[in-house]
Amino acid sequence: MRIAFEGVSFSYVDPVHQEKRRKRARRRREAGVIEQPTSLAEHGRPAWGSDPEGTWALCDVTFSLEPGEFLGLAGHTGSGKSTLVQLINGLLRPTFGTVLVDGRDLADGKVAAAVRGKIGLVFQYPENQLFAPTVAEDVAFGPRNLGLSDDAVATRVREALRSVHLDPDEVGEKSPFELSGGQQRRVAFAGVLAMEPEVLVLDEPIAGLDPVAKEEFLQLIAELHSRGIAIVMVSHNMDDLARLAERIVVLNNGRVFALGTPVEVFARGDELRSVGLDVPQAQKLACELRECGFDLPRALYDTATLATDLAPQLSRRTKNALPGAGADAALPAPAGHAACASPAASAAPGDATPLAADSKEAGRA
Ligand SMILES: Nc1ncnc2c1ncn2[C@@H]1O[C@H](COP(=O)(O)OP(=O)(O)OP(=O)(O)O)[C@@H](O)[C@H]1O
Repeated sequence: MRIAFEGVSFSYVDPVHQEKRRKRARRRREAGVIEQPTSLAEHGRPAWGSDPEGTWALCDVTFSLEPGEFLGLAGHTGSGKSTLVQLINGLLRPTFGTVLVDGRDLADGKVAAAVRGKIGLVFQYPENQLFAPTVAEDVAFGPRNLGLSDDAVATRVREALRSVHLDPDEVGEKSPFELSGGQQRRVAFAGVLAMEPEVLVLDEPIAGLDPVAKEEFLQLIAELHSRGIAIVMVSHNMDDLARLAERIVVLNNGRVFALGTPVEVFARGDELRSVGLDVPQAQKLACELRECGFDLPRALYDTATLATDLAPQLSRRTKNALPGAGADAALPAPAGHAACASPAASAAPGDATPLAADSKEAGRA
C-alpha cells in the first residue's frame, strides 16, 4: 500500500465551519467535480496562524509512504505530527490537498471503508483504551466488527497475541488490568495487529515505558516491519529513529522541514537544532571521538554500532598505555576524520545497526 500526501493542509476550525466545508465538498463530489490537489497559498487563505477560525496544524505537506517502508516522523511539540498521523488513516480529512491510498482519494467514503483496518493506528498510551473484561475479548473487538466467523476471530486473536510475545493460553482469559503496564500496551498493539494491517502508524509507541520495556518494544516494532508491515513511527528520540527508520520526515510549524534517509537528515545538525531538535546522542559522541583521533568511519552511529567500532580501538589504547609498553607501541596517529561537519560525505553502503539492517533486509525479502 502506498500513501501519498499531496499539498495537504489542515486547520482545526470550529465544528460548524468544518461541517459546512464537508457538506460543500460532498455536494461537489456528487456533482462530479474532480478536486485537484491545491495548496493553501492557491486558495488565498489567511496566512499561517492568522486564521481567526482555527489553527493551521499542517501546511502544504507533500510526501509518500512507500509499501513496506519504515518512516520516522519527528518534530517539536505542536509541529503537527499527531495531526498528520490522523490524516494517514482517514480519522481527519485534509482542509486542502489530498491523501491518496494507492492512487485513490481517502476523502471518498468508499475508499476509506475499503482501507479501514488496513491502516492501524496506535495512539499514545494505547493501554488507556483497553475496555473488555478479558484480554481475548479486547483483541477480538476489531476482527469481530469485520464480520468474521468465531473461528476466524479466535485464530486472529491467538496470532496477534503471539506476535506481541504474549501467550494466548496464559493471558487470554485474564483481565487486561491484571497485567503490567508493558503487557497492557502489548495487548493494545495486539488489538490493532488482529486487523492484519498493511501499515502501522505508531504515535510515540514507547512513551512512559521503562528502559527494558522500551528496548523490547523497539525490537517488536522491528520484527513487525521485517514481516513486511509498513511503519510510521512518531518519536522525539532521534537515536531510535536513526536506528530503525529508513527515511525520516521532520515537521516544523506544520511544514515539512526535512525529508530523507537518517544520514541525510542528521547531516543537517545545526538546522535541526535551530528548530528545537537534535542529532542522535551517539552520533554527537562519535563526532567528538573522531576529533580525538578515533577511526570511526560510519556516516551514522547509534550506541550499538559506536560500541562495536570503538571497543577494539579502546582496548588497543589501554594496552599501549600500560607500564612496559614499548616506544613502538605508541598510539596510532589521529585518523583525522572531518565527518562531524558532513557525515553524509563518509556514508558507506550498509551502514546501519544490526537491528535496523536485519529488519530492512527481511522487510524487502
Ligand atoms: N483539537 C484541536 N483543536 C485545535 N487545535 C489543535 C487541536 N489539536 C491540535 N491542535 C493544534 O494543532 C497544532 C499541531 O498539533 P499536533 O498535536 O498535531 O502536534 P504534535 O507535533 O503532535 O505535538 P506533540 O508532540 O505535543 O504531540 C498545535 O498548534 C496544536 O495546538
